[in-house]
Amino acid sequence: GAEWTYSGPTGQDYWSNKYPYCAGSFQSPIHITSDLLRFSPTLRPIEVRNYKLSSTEQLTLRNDGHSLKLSLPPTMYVAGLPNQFTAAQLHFHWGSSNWPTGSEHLVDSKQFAAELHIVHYNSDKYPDINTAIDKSDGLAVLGVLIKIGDFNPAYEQILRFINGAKYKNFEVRVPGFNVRGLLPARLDEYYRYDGSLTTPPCFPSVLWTVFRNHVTISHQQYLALVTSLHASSVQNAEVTPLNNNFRKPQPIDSRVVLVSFKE
Ligand SMILES: NS(=O)(=O)c1c(F)c(F)c(S(=O)(=O)CCO)c(N[C@H]2CCc3ccccc32)c1F
Ligand SMILES: [Zn+2]
Repeated sequence: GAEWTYSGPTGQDYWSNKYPYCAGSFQSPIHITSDLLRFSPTLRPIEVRNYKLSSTEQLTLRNDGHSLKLSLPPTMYVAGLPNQFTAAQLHFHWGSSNWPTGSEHLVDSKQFAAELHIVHYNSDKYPDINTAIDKSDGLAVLGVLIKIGDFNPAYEQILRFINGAKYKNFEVRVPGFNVRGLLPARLDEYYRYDGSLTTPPCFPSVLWTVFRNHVTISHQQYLALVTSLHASSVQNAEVTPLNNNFRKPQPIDSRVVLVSFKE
């Protein structure tokens, strides 16, 4: 649709001019602060199924001008949620080389270097993600906070191909790998709240799960993520780096954030 950006005249403060939900309620991301938290004993560990992909599986890594996104096969799903949620794609949000904080969710005033989102749709109720995308029980996104630290071999399975997606609409084939390796070790500790897509059209259709524990990527891996991509197509004369692609925290309104852990 009509292009939107993260800054400038079509930036996030103007999204609602074309996408009214962006000014609505239940928006994401949010600033997760301790005063909002409520322990919920019914929150079971997240169970990911078929996340270990064979290297013969071919995935598409694409720069859509807003993010770097990887297609995922519909054999991957999440169990243990109110319905079965089938994987559609994963993508990233990040900062820039001189502003190494680009996560969307903040936890107790801490903004992380980047954030991974794995987008799933409610396959019990809807035939595909494009049908599910604007339904209140349509989507479930797993969020992983990323810190700069030790090298991460799982993230390298994606980053080693990033130069094939340098310009908007460029895509490159990526062999399957163990997507579980992108997640933290503990899937039983997470924040849970009702929210939205963090990009236009901002539909309030997402059951958010943000894991309590972060993962790390190395400084070199982070630099690859924040310096390799252009938001513009190869024909475009002006050079526009694709970075700082994170939405600011949105009003929490009367929402609470459920947590699956005690202390
Ligand atoms: N942060 S987030 O999880 O809310 C989120 C994004 F931040 C984001 F960038 C995308 S996108 O498709 O890569 C680009 C804009 O749609 C999607 N894509 C979703 C929404 C539209 C769509 C259609 C098919 C598959 C995935 C998605 C998204 F759910
Ligand atoms: Zn996202």
